[in-house]
Amino acid sequence: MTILIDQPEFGVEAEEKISIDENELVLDGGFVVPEINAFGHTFRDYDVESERREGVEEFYRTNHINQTYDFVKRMRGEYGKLNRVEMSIWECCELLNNVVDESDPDLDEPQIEHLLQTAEAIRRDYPNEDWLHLTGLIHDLGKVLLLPSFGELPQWAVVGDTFPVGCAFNESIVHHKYFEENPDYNNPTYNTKYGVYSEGCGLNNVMMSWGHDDYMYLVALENKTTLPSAGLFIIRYHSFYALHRSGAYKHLMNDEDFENLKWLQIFNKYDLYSKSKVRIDVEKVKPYYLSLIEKYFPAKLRW
Ligand SMILES: O[C@H]1[C@H](O)[C@@H](O)[C@H](O)[C@@H](O)[C@H]1O
Ligand SMILES: [Fe+2]
Ligand SMILES: [Fe+2]
Repeated sequence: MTILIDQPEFGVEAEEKISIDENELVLDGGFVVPEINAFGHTFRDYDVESERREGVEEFYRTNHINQTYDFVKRMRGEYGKLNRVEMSIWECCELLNNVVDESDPDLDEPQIEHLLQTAEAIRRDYPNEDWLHLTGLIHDLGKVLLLPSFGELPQWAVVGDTFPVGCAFNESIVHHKYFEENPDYNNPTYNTKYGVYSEGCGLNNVMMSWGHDDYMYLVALENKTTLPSAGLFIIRYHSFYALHRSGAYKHLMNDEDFENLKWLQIFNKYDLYSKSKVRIDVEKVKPYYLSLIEKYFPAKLRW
């Protein structure tokens, strides 16, 4: 296998420079992980003094206090009905032009930039995995929950890292101390290692804190996407850093979860480190993504 990729500058036509062996399924590519983010700090540093630190910490305080087992159950029931909006995947991408994520120390650009930066970076390194390009494009679409026609949920119920509810909050979760004010923290049904779950029960049976990940997972699933299970897994758990970065909660995983986790870890590199100030030319890449949307989704989806 040979992969030759020039510096992965976004917006440059790198595809033509790639030569690959078609038989090789998984290519680990030329993506160079940058050492610093757009603000001059290391990525995901929640303690360093920066223009975003205070807002991000306040975000996690509210998030950790309010994400309870009962809250998640209510939201899943409510949003699982998918009776709010009817639109295509691309229409949803365009809506994200108006969304900025307050939980993110590494990015203050409109979200559509992040979607395209992620998808295009993956496309360079994994040219044959078109499902993974599309997963990159859509993984954060659930952030439309912030908009009025989707109920205008507060940021703490939409963005940020996610974690299981119904069992103990792992110490590796960002700003863990704020869970002390979460009512579940002192509830013996929910505050043990297994809580309401059992060994190897499968993440599919675990309730995750409510936000853009679980919502988009429900949207994709209920609208009968033909994306592979790894794509759905990435969508539902991409913010679950306690799992894919810190290795916590593995006792709840089943065999399929372990298989899919490998793809999630590949995906995460692009999701996190492609965040930058370099813009993608939307009109230029649009036809390619429209063709993928047509392949894996119905023309209109229920949201
Ligand atoms: O702040 C970010 C952002 O909200 C992302 O969309 C999410 O996937 C990350 O986990 C989180 O750290
Ligand atoms: Fe996300
Ligand atoms: Fe993302």
